[in-house]
Amino acid sequence: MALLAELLTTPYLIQALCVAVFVFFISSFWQDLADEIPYGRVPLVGKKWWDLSNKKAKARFAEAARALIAEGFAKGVSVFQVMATTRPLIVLHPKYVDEIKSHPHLDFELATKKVGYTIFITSIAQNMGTEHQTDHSQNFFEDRIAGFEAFHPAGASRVILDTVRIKLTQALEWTSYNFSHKVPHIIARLSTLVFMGETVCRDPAWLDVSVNYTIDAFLAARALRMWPSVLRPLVHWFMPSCQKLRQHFAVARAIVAQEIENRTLAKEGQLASESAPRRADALDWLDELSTAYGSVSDRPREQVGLALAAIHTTSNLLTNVVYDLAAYPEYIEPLREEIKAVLAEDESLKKTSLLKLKLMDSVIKESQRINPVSIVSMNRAALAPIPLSDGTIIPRGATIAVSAHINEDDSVYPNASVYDGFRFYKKRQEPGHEHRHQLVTTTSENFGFGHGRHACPGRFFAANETKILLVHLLLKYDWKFKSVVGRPRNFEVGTESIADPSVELLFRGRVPGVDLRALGE
Ligand code: HEM
Repeated sequence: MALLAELLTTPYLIQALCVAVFVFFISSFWQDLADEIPYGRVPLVGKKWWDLSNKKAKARFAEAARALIAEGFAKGVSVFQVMATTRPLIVLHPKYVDEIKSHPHLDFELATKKVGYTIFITSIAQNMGTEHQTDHSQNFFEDRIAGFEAFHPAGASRVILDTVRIKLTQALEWTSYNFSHKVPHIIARLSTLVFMGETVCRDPAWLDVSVNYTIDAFLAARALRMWPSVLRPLVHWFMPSCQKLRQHFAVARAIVAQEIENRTLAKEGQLASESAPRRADALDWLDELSTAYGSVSDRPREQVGLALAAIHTTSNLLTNVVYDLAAYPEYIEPLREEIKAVLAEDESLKKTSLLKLKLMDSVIKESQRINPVSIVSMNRAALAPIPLSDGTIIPRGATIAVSAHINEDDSVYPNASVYDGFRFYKKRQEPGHEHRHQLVTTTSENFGFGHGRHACPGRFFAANETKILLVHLLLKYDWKFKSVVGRPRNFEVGTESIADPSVELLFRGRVPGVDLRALGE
């Protein structure tokens, strides 16, 4: 005590503290600067040697990443770097996919952290409570959210019907509709049915969080980037964008806590349970997972994490398919005929029925090939120097991604620039290729869902959800563009590719031509 009192009175303490804070600030600023320094031995594209700062190069990346990547490969190199949103990104040619797909020193989680400042904006794995447990999360998704069961019971059909009806028109006259704005709400509702059950999937407050958390998280990350990393732990408390995220979390916490409490009360017989027994959902599965692995997890975070991973990605895929079918309506009748044939054979829409919708599978995959969610995939951070087979070394700490321009390669996809809804359908007819060209199959030539160790575990679910909605849309509606001619170009920000949100479609109800009881009506 006496020593402490003496220390507190000495003038050197203040000086020492000032020096420590100064050194801390300088080293942190230095770290920020160092993070932005391009790697010495990797060709740099998009930054002129006389540019002192990275500002212009970053702006170019945000506006024209596709052109920048094409410029890199046009130089005849297979590995180069561009100045991406936050730091240099090493872009690899797709020929390296098999070398890196499951490399133990290439980390997915760290890559998302490095680009997203997820320390204040929770990342998928943090949310899922599965950080450093990728294999467990893969098992969780593959075993449990395999994609259909929770859609199956009558209750679920009701939700699907309500959702499609409420959100789209019932009018038989053409009605103008901005599909891309509405679709996240449709997907949020259906996904929540599988993630948290019937009650929460109807809760507008939860649906608002599910849809808007992702958008607000991206805005907050962008705003946070304006600050040096050392100040972020402080400034985020005062930034409106980060405050908004905390509000989302407060709402999420309250809703999830209430649902957990209701379930506990129902189990103890203190709450009148619903007439039909409740089906297990992701809330139950994640409970089991943490019991099995003895981990403590944060349910609201996990649920927000699921929404983050699932909703806008699936919405974007479905919107792309809807735009493609408006642009190439010749696929619509064959798709309807396929649905009718499968329903006639199966009498109702079963999980196995979805597997039989092979033309639909091919159409969705073709939409994803031409407009993947990102023009690069397999974002990873190198935990150690990674030597590639041709002698190139990925430096330790670097973030990398594989260019998805293979999707446009005529030698892999003949007439690659042409939308061919039958492309993968035909490939699947070739002996031995039945599974290789399925929507959910990832390969070194087709990695819209990533590939290898971190390939999207939610793809089975996303594929089934997209197919179920397309069955309803195709049977019950006609649609066309209101004023666009041809296929509206996707909107690209950096490497992200988003179906043009300004497109208006015209929808009108149609006579389905099948007995809708097959869909649970
Ligand atoms: C069309 C919809 C979707 C697309 C295009 C998509 C795409 C992707 C991609 C490209 C990755 C990174 C893969 C890699 O780097 O190798 C990924 C990872 C992931 N996705 Fe999806 N995704 C979709 C839907 C979903 C859904 C519905 C869920 C949840 C139910 C989900 C959960 C995840 C998770 C948890 C990861 C991280 C995997 C890991 O840490 O290893 N995704 N997704």
